[in-house]
Amino acid sequence: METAPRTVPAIIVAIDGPSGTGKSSTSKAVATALGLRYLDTGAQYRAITWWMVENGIDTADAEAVADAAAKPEIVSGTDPLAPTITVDGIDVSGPIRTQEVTSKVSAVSAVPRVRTLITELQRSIAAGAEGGILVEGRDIGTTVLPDADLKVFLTASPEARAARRSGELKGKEATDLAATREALLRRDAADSGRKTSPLAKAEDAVEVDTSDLTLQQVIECVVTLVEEKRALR
Ligand SMILES: Nc1ncnc2c1ncn2[C@@H]1O[C@H](COP(=O)(O)OP(=O)(O)O)[C@@H](O)[C@H]1O
Ligand SMILES: Nc1ccn([C@H]2C[C@H](O)[C@@H](COP(=O)(O)OP(=O)(O)O)O2)c(=O)n1
Repeated sequence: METAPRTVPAIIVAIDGPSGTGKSSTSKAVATALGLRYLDTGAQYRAITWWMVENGIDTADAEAVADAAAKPEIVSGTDPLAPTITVDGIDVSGPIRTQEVTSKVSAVSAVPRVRTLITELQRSIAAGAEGGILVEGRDIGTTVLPDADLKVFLTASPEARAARRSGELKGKEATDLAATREALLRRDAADSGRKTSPLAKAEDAVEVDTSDLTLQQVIECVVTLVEEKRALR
């Protein structure tokens, strides 16, 4: 009698944490190394924020944001070597990184209707990722994918995070370290303090403090955690 080939179910990995802890860099490298798809959920919240700004919606007006939230069509490409993000067919990977969008994204992403719509989108992308997926954000382990096979929560000191972010902005926009640190802490407070699905560590997440680790060390740590989970399946 022939036995059916053993199929290993797709692994789902959630990586959460505040800004500058290394989520995107780590997630892309880990997903590439392990053949997983990759979803940057922060880019989706940035994309809807970009659309609100483009269309003259007052991002401080939660009702106006909620009323318009279903209008833009956000599409995320999940190849970790070349992730993409479009709004109504327009490539917004550059425009979603401006300081204007960064300063408004916390207000837009605190609107419950926005979170419901984007969470649905994230779940459908994860469900369609046949070979498994690594999803990074703020509420993936707690709300979007509470049954993820592995949850990682990255942290780092505000000093380390501000230095990393400042290094990135050099030559583009303001590079003042103290201002970067303040903006980052303000966004942390808004993201952690909102009512709907705030930035939080899931109880069963593995916490990794990246302050004194190189990016390579963080990648190796997460690859090992995923491989350990896979070995148990
Ligand atoms: N462990 C680390 N040590 C030094 N720099 C890092 C480390 N992790 C990430 N970086 C750098 O910090 C910046 C922010 O990293 P990123 O992955 O975008 O963080 P996040 O997605 O959590 O905001 C990037 O320039 C990245 O190269
Ligand atoms: N799952 C998520 C991901 C991001 N957000 C919101 C809150 C964050 O400040 C913004 C931008 O996220 P993003 O990951 O791009 O931010 P950084 O690259 O870490 O600076 O989106 C969220 O509310 N929920």
